[in-house]
Amino acid sequence: MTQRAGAPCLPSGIALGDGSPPAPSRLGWTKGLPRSHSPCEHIQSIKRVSMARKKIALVGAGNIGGTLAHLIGLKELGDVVLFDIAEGIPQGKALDMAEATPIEGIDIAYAGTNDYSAIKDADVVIVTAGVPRKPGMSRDDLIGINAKVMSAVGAGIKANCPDAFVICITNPLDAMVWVLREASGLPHNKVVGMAGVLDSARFRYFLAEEFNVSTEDITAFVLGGHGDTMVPLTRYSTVAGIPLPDLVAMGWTSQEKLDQIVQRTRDGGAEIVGLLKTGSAFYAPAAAAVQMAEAYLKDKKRVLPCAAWVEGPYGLDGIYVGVPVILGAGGVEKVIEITLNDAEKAQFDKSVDSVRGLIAASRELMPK
Ligand SMILES: NC(=O)c1ccc[n+]([C@@H]2O[C@H](COP(=O)([O-])OP(=O)(O)OC[C@H]3O[C@@H](n4cnc5c(N)ncnc54)[C@H](O)[C@@H]3O)[C@@H](O)[C@H]2O)c1
Ligand SMILES: O=C(O)C[C@H](O)C(=O)O
Repeated sequence: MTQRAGAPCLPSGIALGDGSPPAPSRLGWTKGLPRSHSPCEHIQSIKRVSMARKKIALVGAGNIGGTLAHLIGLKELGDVVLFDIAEGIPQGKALDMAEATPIEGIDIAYAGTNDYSAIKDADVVIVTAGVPRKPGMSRDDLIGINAKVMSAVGAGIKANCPDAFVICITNPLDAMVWVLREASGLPHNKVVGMAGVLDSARFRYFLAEEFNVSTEDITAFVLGGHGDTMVPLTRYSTVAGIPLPDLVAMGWTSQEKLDQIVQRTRDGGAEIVGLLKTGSAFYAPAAAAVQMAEAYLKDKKRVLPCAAWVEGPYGLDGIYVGVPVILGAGGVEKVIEITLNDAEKAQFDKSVDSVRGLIAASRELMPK
């Protein structure tokens, strides 16, 4: 179906009636063409495409993809291309958001597409393509569908933007990052998974509620795989620098209450799925991925928990799992190895084993 925004556009590569070739643009369409020559079969675009701005491709234009596009726009991080296999959805969301730009005073371009060529030369790709879970399902139940989706998305990235920084969100997270990296062939430091920032934010929020203090003053750490075995680390989580075990000793909370908060953090995704019934969380996941993208685009050197490739640290011989890393213009610039006590190490190892099993299962599902 042909859909168009205010500015005339044409998918790049299609010649004009007068025979002159269209000027290519980074978002995959051409500007300045008369309406009658502008079929825009795949791509919904708006005017003011810029070579100076960063290009951010969102593969998957569902709940998280749409929220990502909105947040990225509000922060003016770059021009946004929404890609999805569902026809009309990325185009419609892109046009809707483009129409909000005059109100918000935002100078970025939005495009929606069903054509991988539109993600060409993207600086950042955030992947949410696939299916979310429903009540009663575990994230691991999504592996059969989502591993195949990640294989296709990885091929699309390889063909169109092999220099991009790629953030995977699709579940089961750690294994899907692995599939995406394998299928795209990108360097390991340029492919990461978003989970730790979200899990830590949930932990921080629950702690702020318990202590009745600002979320800003709480730091929290969640390591391991993004599943039921994730490891919220109380020793490394603080209120204004005071570790949680000290706060228990100070009588701010009880060990029992802290244990409940840790468990609620582990169950944070399922709690939202149980409430929504038809899908999973999307506001906080999108905010978390935007924080990671911003760290890369602005070379912020943020220290964030991410599903990163770990080879050496923690005694691991090459696996994607949640660990603290430094994120900057080099992608994952360093994996930070923190000291774990015996109990924490046992939990982390259990989580790593669970991820290993999912990666082995994913390997079988990838096209040979
Ligand atoms: N890592 C995390 O912390 C975290 C948090 C929340 C959700 N998730 C996961 O993120 C994924 C997306 O969640 P959502 O709420 O946005 O789901 P959604 O159903 O709203 O959106 C997914 C989109 O992917 C599209 N899609 C399916 N197959 C595709 C393909 N081959 N190529 C391109 N697009 C394709 C669908 O058409 C849909 O629009 C799910 O797997 C969910 O479990 C992960
Ligand atoms: O729980 C889910 O299925 C989605 C996501 O992993 C989350 O933690 O919100």
